Amino acid sequence: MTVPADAPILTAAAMREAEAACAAAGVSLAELMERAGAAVADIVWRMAAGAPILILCGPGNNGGDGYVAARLLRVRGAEVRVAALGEPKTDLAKAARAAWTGEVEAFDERTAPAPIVVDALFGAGLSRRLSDDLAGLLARFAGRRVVAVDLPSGIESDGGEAWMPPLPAHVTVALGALKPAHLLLPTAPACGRTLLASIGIDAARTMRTLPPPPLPTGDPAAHKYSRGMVLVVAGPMAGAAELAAGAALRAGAGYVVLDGAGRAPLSAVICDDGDALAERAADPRLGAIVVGPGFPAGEGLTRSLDVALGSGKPLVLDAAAIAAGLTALASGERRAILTPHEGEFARSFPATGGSKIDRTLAAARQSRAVVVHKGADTVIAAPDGRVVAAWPGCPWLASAGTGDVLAGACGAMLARGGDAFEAAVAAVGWHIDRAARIGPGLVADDLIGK
Ligand SMILES: NC(=O)C1=CN([C@@H]2O[C@H](COP(=O)(O)OP(=O)(O)OC[C@H]3O[C@@H](n4cnc5c(N)ncnc54)[C@H](O)[C@@H]3O)[C@@H](O)[C@H]2O)[C@@H](O)CC1
Ligand SMILES: [K+]
Repeated sequence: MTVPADAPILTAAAMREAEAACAAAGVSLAELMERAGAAVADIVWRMAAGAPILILCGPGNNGGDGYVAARLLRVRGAEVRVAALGEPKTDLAKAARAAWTGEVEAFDERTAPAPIVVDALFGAGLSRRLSDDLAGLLARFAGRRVVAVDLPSGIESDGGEAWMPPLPAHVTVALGALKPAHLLLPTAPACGRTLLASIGIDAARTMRTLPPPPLPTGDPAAHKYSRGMVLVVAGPMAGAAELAAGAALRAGAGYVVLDGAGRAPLSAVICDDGDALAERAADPRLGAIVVGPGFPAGEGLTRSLDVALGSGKPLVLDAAAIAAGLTALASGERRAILTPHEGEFARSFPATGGSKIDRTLAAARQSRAVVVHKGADTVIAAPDGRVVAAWPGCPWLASAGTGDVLAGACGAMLARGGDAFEAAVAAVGWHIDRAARIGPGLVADDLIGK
């Protein structure tokens, strides 16, 4: 399962706007459909490598793309059949159907399979769950090589509904931009490998997929404080803060202090016994404070958090510190990153609804902080509306302590100065990249090892 890096993501409504802007700029919708069909035909041609192809066409423009692809594949000499769910309903799809000179079979229980099945039944226009009958018809083709046009049919484009497609795809050709459903659970795995055919749509980049990790560049003039100084506040479960402190160093901080009964995870981490928190937090060289790893709610957390909030320094809040710090964050302006997993998110932002992207954006606006909503489908959102979706992450990160490592990495990136959203994006990218290099058997400690 892969998605293109740094690619635009559009909701169905934003897609319609982009499409209209394209039309206003002189590129007709028919031309867009021709380009979409051509992109699908190209991919299917290579995947089929001479094997017979069955294209399933729906009543809307998704079906229109299917008819265009069928025509272009036949011109190339491919063996193509088309099966349709009735006659096309949109003008564009009618025109695409008319240009296909081959036979159109009815799509029903008698439709014979082919080694390659192209699913052009429904895309962004799906408005309700597929009927059981239709789901049954599609499920008959499980086990074939399936290419989905725009989305596997049955998936709701914006990711707000957890409808699963009856026929998951091996390859999904996203048209114009990626859609939230390609990047969010539970639907993302059903898209298989998602490829983007940009077809000339000028998509806004406010929402995008995770960029590739930047190449490491050392500043020859840097010193340890200019690289970023991070203070990690330990709670009763000091191991979590130790992981965060080690991660801050490995992610590029120049100087890391672990405050409160901890053991240095690396010799280069400076350990304090906890009496000097206020003094450390006031250090003008300090670039970020991390509070929350291994620190359950209670008096101790409240005291430490008050010091951190009172310092005015950029903050990374994790675990119980998120809910505890929300009111203070929302009433001021500061660079801050919150790193909740789903349970912490639900407790801190119970009133949010919609897709994970919608909910994370609402949480960022409410808290006036960057929110890294963790999971296999991590979503990062900023109060100004920017979003990065980090699917598919790295499966080896699903183990204890990796969240503490991410909090430390956020601290390192934030302490460098600059935009908190870009810092969070860099930290998530670092985390996934490092995990992928280690691979199977990863434990959180490995992420801060050599
Ligand atoms: N947005 C763009 O820039 C472009 C979009 N194109 C294609 O257009 C698609 C969107 O087309 P449409 O808006 O026509 O929508 P779709 O083709 O996805 O589906 C709409 C049709 O399906 C019916 N329908 C919806 N849910 C149903 C259900 N559960 N059961 C049975 N019927 C159902 C609707 O009544 C309507 O007739 C995209 O996914 C893409 O494939 C491309 O042609 C190229 C450009
Ligand atoms: K489809």
